[in-house]
Amino acid sequence: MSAMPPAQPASNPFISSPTYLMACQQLRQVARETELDEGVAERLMLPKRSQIVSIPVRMEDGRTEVFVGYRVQHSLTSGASKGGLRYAKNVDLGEVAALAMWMSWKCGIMNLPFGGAKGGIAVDPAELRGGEKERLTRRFTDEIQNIIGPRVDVMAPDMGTDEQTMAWIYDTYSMKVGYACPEIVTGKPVELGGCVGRKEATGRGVVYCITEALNELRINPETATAVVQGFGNVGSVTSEELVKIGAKVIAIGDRYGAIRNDRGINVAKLLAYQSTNERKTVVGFPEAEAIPDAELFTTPCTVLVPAAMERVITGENANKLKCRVLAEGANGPTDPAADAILARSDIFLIPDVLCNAGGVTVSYFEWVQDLAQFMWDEEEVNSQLKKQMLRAFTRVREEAKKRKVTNRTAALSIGVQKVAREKAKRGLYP
Ligand SMILES: NC(=O)C1=CN([C@@H]2O[C@H](COP(=O)(O)OP(=O)(O)OC[C@H]3O[C@@H](n4cnc5c(N)ncnc54)[C@H](OP(=O)(O)O)[C@@H]3O)[C@@H](O)[C@H]2O)C=CC1
Ligand SMILES: O=C(O)CCC(=O)C(=O)O
Repeated sequence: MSAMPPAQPASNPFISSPTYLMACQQLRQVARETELDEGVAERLMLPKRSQIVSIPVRMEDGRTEVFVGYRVQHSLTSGASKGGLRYAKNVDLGEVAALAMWMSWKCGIMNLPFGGAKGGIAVDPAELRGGEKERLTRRFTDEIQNIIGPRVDVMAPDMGTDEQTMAWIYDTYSMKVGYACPEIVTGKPVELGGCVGRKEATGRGVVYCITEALNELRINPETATAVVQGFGNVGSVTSEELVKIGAKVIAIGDRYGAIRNDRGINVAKLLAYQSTNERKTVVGFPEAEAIPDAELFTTPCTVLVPAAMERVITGENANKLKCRVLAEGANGPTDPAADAILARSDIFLIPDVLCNAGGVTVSYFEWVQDLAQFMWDEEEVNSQLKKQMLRAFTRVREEAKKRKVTNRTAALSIGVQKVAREKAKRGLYP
């Protein structure tokens, strides 16, 4: 598959991002296969609106540093737009646009009344000191205040952000409007109207999908081994949940390196080790050996879970994977060249827009609870999450079998078609 940009590339400000091109390429393929109206497909390549802001921040040493922040709302057709906020050194407009587009398909697959959005600030959060992260977050919230709102666009955590970041956004927004408005963000601390189980929801959803895939392949989870890239929110919870179903996590990596223990890594001990060392890394864990980063993806295992960044499985390494199930905890970890290789292999792919959809699903539960001012207990949250994930998984598998397409094509088709159907019903203005 060659890279296929959307029409009118000259006026497209997202086009320099390979991640955006990848999202467009996926959409083109699905549009062709589902005979989607050309005009609708072109519109869906371009987000509805995007805002770029400069964020001056007073640093701990007294200097003022100016950061660049983005919020991209891909679609508001199905309701408020929804999606995480990412703090990462190299994040740019095109990457955020791609992530926003994927959020639209994800919300479509999960049948949530949201469109897709994403935000980002180009900053390495590990380099922020003292109150810098709080000041950055509050100023960003101020700067995008005109395009967010509980019925307009609702943020949540993503890479480099967490519950505390959401608490600052909630507080900053509430001060502006003059009343407590917890429904402005999801993934907040439970004490501030957050939902029990939201922090764990993405990883739990990943493991519900893995369990279904193993079941279909007739593999007993207790005989399964797993390799996980990323040990942040998604990677660590996925690892813990894998252990709960009886699987053995044999290798884990983060940005500093990777570790391996074929007898199984003690995930609880690794979490304790990670929280106490200065760089908050898995590297140096005494009960595992260091391995080169690239070896993570070539380690023989039952389940491979990329849970860090985009485009790490490519045309270069896809044919070296030695897993039976590839469960995409991260957004966009597999590029189209790798997809073409995987489609010819016997690897069972659980595509990102399905696999990591547990997070936005419980974010939806949180938003509903905040609007209704009636909170659910954890049992209710987890049983609803499981029900929704299994329903979506089954639907994707049925579509894949019926149309003899890959799980990625099936999942994307379901998401894209839902948005397109709603667009068609609402009609074109004027
Ligand atoms: N949080 C959520 O609810 C959801 C997240 N996702 C997706 O999951 C992925 C991970 O997000 P999340 O867990 O929230 O983010 P976190 O910031 O909590 O964790 C990110 C992890 O990725 C690691 N990482 C960063 N850079 C590299 C690198 N160059 N090589 C290897 N590992 C690296 C980080 O390592 P280190 O700590 O050393 O920096 C960290 O372990 C992202 O793609 C995100 O979009 C998808 C759905 C929902
Ligand atoms: O919980 C949310 O609203 C969005 C989570 C997210 O950013 C994602 O699914 O990629």
